[in-house]
Amino acid sequence: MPVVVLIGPPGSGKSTTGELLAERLGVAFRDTDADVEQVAGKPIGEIFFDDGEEAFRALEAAAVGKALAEHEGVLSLGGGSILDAATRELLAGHTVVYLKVGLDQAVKRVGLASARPLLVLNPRSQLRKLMEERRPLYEGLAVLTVPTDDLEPGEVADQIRAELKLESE
Ligand SMILES: Nc1ncnc2c1ncn2[C@@H]1O[C@H](COP(=O)(O)OP(=O)(O)O)[C@@H](O)[C@H]1O
Ligand SMILES: O=C(O)C1=C[C@@H](OP(=O)(O)O)[C@@H](O)[C@H](O)C1
Ligand SMILES: [Mg+2]
Repeated sequence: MPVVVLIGPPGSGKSTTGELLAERLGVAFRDTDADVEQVAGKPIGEIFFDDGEEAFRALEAAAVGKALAEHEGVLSLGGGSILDAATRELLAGHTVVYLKVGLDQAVKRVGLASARPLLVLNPRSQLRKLMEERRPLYEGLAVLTVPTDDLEPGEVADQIRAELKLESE
């Protein structure tokens, strides 16, 4: 079972913070977006473009199920993976940490990162909509919520370690 599972909207820092946290804990890091890309043999942008969002979500649900079953380190999910009801059920009993981010910060951060197909057009209004829709789901799943707006990724990782009393391996 993963030590920690990170959830939250795009730009909350799941991938960046997750990798740092894993490094500090001395455990492996895994990101379900990377797993999906590996299974599909192409980047997420191409999966959305060629096959559509529904196909991406099916690959994502399978990747999350597999990673929850076999990964022992830090696991970062794609921001939309919690839209799937079966995935939410699987997450019960896991140490789920919600990285919270405000709209302004999220817009800034995704603007710096590589393209996310859902946010190519009007990133601000897309992000606002998906954050509003998903907030109750993120909140309902989390055993710990970390507001990240005023923290560097390393500080977020340290806060998770401290709050969950995680020891390095
Ligand atoms: N706490 C933070 N403070 C500032 N920038 C951050 C923070 N967390 C992540 N970032 C930056 O925001 C962008 C998106 O981060 P990423 O880890 O890919 O988020 P997610 O996986 O949640 O979508 C990256 O450029 C990353 O360096
Ligand atoms: O929120 C979403 O629906 C998505 C978030 C992305 O991952 P990040 O949350 O790591 O950006 C990626 O899975 C895909 O572009 C869809
Ligand atoms: Mg990510």
